[in-house]
Amino acid sequence: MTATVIVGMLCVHLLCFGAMFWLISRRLQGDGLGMDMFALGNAMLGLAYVLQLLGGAPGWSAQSVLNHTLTLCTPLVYAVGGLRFFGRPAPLLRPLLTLALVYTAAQGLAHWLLGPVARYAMLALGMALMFAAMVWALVRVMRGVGRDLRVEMALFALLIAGLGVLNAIKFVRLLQDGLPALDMTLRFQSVFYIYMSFLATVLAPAMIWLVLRRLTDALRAAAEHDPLTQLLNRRGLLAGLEAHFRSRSAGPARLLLLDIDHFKRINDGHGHKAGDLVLQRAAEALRLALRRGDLCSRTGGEEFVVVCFDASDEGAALLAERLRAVIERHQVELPGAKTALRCTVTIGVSQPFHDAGGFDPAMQEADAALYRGKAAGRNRIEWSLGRGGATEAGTLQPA
Ligand SMILES: Nc1nc2c(ncn2[C@@H]2O[C@H](COP(=O)(O)OP(=O)(O)OP(=O)(O)O)[C@@H](O)[C@H]2O)c(=O)[nH]1
Repeated sequence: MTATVIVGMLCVHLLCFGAMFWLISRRLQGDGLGMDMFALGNAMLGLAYVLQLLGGAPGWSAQSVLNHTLTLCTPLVYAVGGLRFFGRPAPLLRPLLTLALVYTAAQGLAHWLLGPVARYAMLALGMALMFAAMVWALVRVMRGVGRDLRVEMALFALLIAGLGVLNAIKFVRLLQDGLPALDMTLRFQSVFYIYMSFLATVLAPAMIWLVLRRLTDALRAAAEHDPLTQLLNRRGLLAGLEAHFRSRSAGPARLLLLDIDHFKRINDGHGHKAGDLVLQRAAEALRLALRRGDLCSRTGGEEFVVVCFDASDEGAALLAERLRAVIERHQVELPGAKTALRCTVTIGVSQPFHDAGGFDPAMQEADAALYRGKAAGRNRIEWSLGRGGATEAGTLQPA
């Protein structure tokens, strides 16, 4: 009786959370982070348990065959959902139909050749193997695409491993005791379904938590990046600066303000789209030319801000010259145009600063230096006053 009530509650639980997953997947764009698959998996498992409740005593019947096929196919659907959650495209229909047909045929064969117990034992063994494969996949995910969700993946692996062990025990009990092992009044059956119910209670909110984490991470990334170049925006730059200065051993930072020369002419001569392309290519070139750990951002229009950490005067001068030269050498191929576009930048360099509060004054210093660089002819590096003089294109003059 207890096990039957638990199975009933389990059905309600699976179907309600299935409906919630489906609603969530409808609100999400793209493949809905795999939530539609989790909805389908829950619906299939819920239906399988409804069939079990309606089916009565264990034995051969169309309901029971469908129940077993649905149950065995569910881990596959969840696995496809998991892959889609991590952005891996995974087909569903063909593998699912193949598995369903093959397993239905296998049930007929097992029943016909080995008797009714074989069909139930086959399901228990099949489920144990499926769950073992899921645990193995989750461990791989923890080391790869799901590194940021290591704790959650470990919890999932542990819970699913428990289900695998219970199915393996069920398999052994079926071989030993035959169909009486499935008697719902047995203690093992109660434990089995209480564990299933516990899983359905824990895993469903955990799934919603994973989706929430993914969405909030994506929101934060969008709020801190420039959509055109994918570089940091001002907010992202400030967050990076604060993170750097939180470390006790943080060294001083220096700010380089880069402005593309005569950018308006590019827009006017080749169109706004060409201007956008130039900005994107310049961003790529800057990103590749920077040291790991330095920050690069587009703070507006054709202006980029680079923050380098722990740079001596000499190091900052070398970096500024490298960035200037990289842009000067860079060629941007425009679709349909015979000749590639080239551009140059003028760079204003600030004095070193030692905390995030130094950002605004550094910006003003670099801006004033940049202004002088523009007035002096462009394509050059200008230091904040008190540091050094202007650097003509291609020459170095550290402070
Ligand atoms: N394509 C494109 N153009 C932009 C974007 N943001 C700003 N601009 C344009 O960038 C141009 C900036 O022009 P100005 O401020 O006169 O500067 P400039 O022509 O580069 O001249 P100097 O800086 O003095 O060398 C303007 O025409 C803006 O419309 C953008 O996201 N995409």
